[in-house]
Amino acid sequence: METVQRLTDSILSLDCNDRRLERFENLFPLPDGVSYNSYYIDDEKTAIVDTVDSSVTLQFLENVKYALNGRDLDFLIVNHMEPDHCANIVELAKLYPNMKLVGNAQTFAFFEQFYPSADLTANYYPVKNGDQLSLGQHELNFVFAPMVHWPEVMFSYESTEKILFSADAFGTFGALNGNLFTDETDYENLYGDECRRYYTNIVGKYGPQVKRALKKASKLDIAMIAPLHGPVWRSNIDYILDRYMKWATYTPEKAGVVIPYASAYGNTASAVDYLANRLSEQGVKDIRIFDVSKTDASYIIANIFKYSHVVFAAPTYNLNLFPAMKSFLDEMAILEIKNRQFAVIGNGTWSPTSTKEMIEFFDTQKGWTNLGDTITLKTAMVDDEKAQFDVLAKAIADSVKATEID
Ligand SMILES: Cc1cc2nc3c(=O)[nH]c(=O)nc-3n(C[C@H](O)[C@H](O)[C@H](O)COP(=O)(O)O)c2cc1C
Repeated sequence: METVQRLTDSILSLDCNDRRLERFENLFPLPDGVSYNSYYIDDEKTAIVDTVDSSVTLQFLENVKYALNGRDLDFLIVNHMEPDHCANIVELAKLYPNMKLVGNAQTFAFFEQFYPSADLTANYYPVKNGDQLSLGQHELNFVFAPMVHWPEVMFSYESTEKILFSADAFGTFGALNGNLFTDETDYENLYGDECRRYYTNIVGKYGPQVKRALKKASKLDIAMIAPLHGPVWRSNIDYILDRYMKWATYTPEKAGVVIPYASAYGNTASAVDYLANRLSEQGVKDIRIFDVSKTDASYIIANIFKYSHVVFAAPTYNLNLFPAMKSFLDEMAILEIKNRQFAVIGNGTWSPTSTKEMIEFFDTQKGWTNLGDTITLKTAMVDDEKAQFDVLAKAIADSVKATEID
């Protein structure tokens, strides 16, 4: 059955939901599924903006057939060549051989790399940054947004109805639940955290490039943002633009403390809970503790983007940092997070090295300020070590309270 919804009188959403996929990009857990969005513009000329993942091809083609209602397809706009969006280009070309494939030079290069056996060169309709394409009433303006989050990405701004087709920007994990627009949903509870986890782990590394794209978007009169995943923004646009600016500049949303820790036998874990209790006594309200061996890194990273302070705690393992913490730090480093205050707690039973290794890691990171004396446990925390933890808790709490969040 078609699952088409109406954005405006002449623009339809061809969205398809996938609630079966375990991991997005084979990396990030999807407890609430994901939607692959595509949009149809019905005008003198017909156009579809992006296709969808191969997992939902049948649903997509049914939606396309319903939306076109017997008409031919004149243009397929390819804002993004990642396979969860471009996987049905060849399918559409088989059904609508006259369609023009609208993209930039990089788009076509990637198309030929992903689909070497398909020759659509005759369909190519190359555009440059700033080019326009008239469909009749609707006029598409192409705004290049390289590295948001791939090199070929472009936004398509439809100037008549003021809709920004924003590729992967402003999207979120989480399938649609019938509500097409964000203002039809309990957005903050349903998508708020997942939108952050999606941005921070997929786009998070490219803060400077996102800032450049936001600057271009700020010059547009935007009434609606139609992303490639999740619900469509038709109100509260400033809210999502502000969130993106915060994340792009690695500005904490809240003064609070995230404590990623590792622990083989519970001693480091117990010390972390002792510290968190002292932080709470010092008036710190937002404290989030994660076991890096248990919680997927993408959730912890999203919380580090959200909060201002981070305490890393981990034991030594065969004269190295505990492997799960090492992998977590390596994954976090890829995103080049900065503007955070941190502290380190190590542990070791005969020759502890974890404290030193975490400090050496942060010596390689820009924009991380070490808050207090590092602590190295010798297996189980003992009463004599309480004073060190109390001093550290006070230093962190004072810094949290002094943190200005606008
Ligand atoms: C397989 C293994 C190897 C370890 N290697 C070291 C080591 O090289 N140096 C050291 O000081 N402690 C070593 N430890 C002890 C841990 O660093 C730590 O003190 C112990 O796991 C207690 O902390 P936990 O209860 O938080 O895991 C090792 C522990 C395990 C399980």
